[in-house]
Amino acid sequence: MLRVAVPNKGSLSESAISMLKEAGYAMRREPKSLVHRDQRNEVEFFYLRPRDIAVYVGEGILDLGITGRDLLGDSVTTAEETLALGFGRSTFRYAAPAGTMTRIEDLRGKRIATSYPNLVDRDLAARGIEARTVKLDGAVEVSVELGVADAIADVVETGSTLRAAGLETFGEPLMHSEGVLIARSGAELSPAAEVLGRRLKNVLVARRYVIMDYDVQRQHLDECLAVTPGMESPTVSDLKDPAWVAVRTMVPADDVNTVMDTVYEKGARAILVTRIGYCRI
Ligand SMILES: Nc1ncnc2c1ncn2[C@@H]1O[C@H](COP(=O)(O)OP(=O)(O)OP(=O)(O)O)[C@@H](O)[C@H]1O
Ligand SMILES: O=P(O)(O)OC[C@H]1O[C@H](OP(=O)(O)OP(=O)(O)O)[C@H](O)[C@@H]1O
Ligand SMILES: [Mg+2]
Repeated sequence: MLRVAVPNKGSLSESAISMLKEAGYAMRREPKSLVHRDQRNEVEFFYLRPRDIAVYVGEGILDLGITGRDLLGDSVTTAEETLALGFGRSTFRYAAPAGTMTRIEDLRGKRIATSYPNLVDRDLAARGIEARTVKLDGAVEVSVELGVADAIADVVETGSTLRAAGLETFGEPLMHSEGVLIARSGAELSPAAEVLGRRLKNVLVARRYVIMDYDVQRQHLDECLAVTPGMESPTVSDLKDPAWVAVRTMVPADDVNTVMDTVYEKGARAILVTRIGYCRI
């Protein structure tokens, strides 16, 4: 039976669970259960702390897991990202009291509070900067005011926690993070693991794309197809009126209104957009 780790709480948990549900897997019914067996799909789900998930997967105890890219980066295990899942997006950044630091080099010789010491130590080493990381479990933003550190390195989503603590980011982010599917590095995936990966990938496609249908006169077809090239090749069908054709194609959901305006201006009519419920691309 395939064994899969899912975040049991925190920012990634709800989105990971709803994505797996959308992919047809049965999730735990009790909010505190730590294990749930999906008999129909023959998958056993383990609800674990997101930080621990890379350890279980890297050790080969569990086959797949969902965690944060930043947590994977901080772990010292041999697990690797196999699919970016598009939720729980954040950046991982250095910050210090407003006006005190402007460049990452300013961290030289300073104390940096973080819950991600391996990620930070690796970044500093790559830059040739010697500094001391102070490992804290959370509420890292308040550590500078309390005097245990001079700067912090932490997850930034909206930036409101930083601002409330009088801190400002500086330098480029160490990482852009999001929820990711992970597997043991170099492991050969079982057919069931391949299926789970494919299902999640197609949940993303269904969320990110829509189906667009429109009619257009043959003389304007190429112009319209240039704007709606589809994923592989759009379907072009004859209509009863030989001067017209019908086009069916996939369009990124974010662009749908712009694309409709453009093909309309190029002569397309009867433009209809349909959401994708489920798919396998
Ligand atoms: N606003 C956010 N705050 C914290 N983590 C976030 C946020 N948005 C996304 N994440 C991601 O969630 C993961 C951290 O999850 P984790 O459950 O350890 O901490 P948490 O969401 O802060 O929960 P808690 O600290 O309450 O246990 C990281 O991959 C991080 O990038
Ligand atoms: O940029 P923002 O939108 O403000 O979000 C980022 C903050 O949220 C998280 O903290 P969390 O609430 O998980 O508390 P913690 O520090 O105890 O983990 C994270 O560690 C940052 O502090
Ligand atoms: Mg937290």
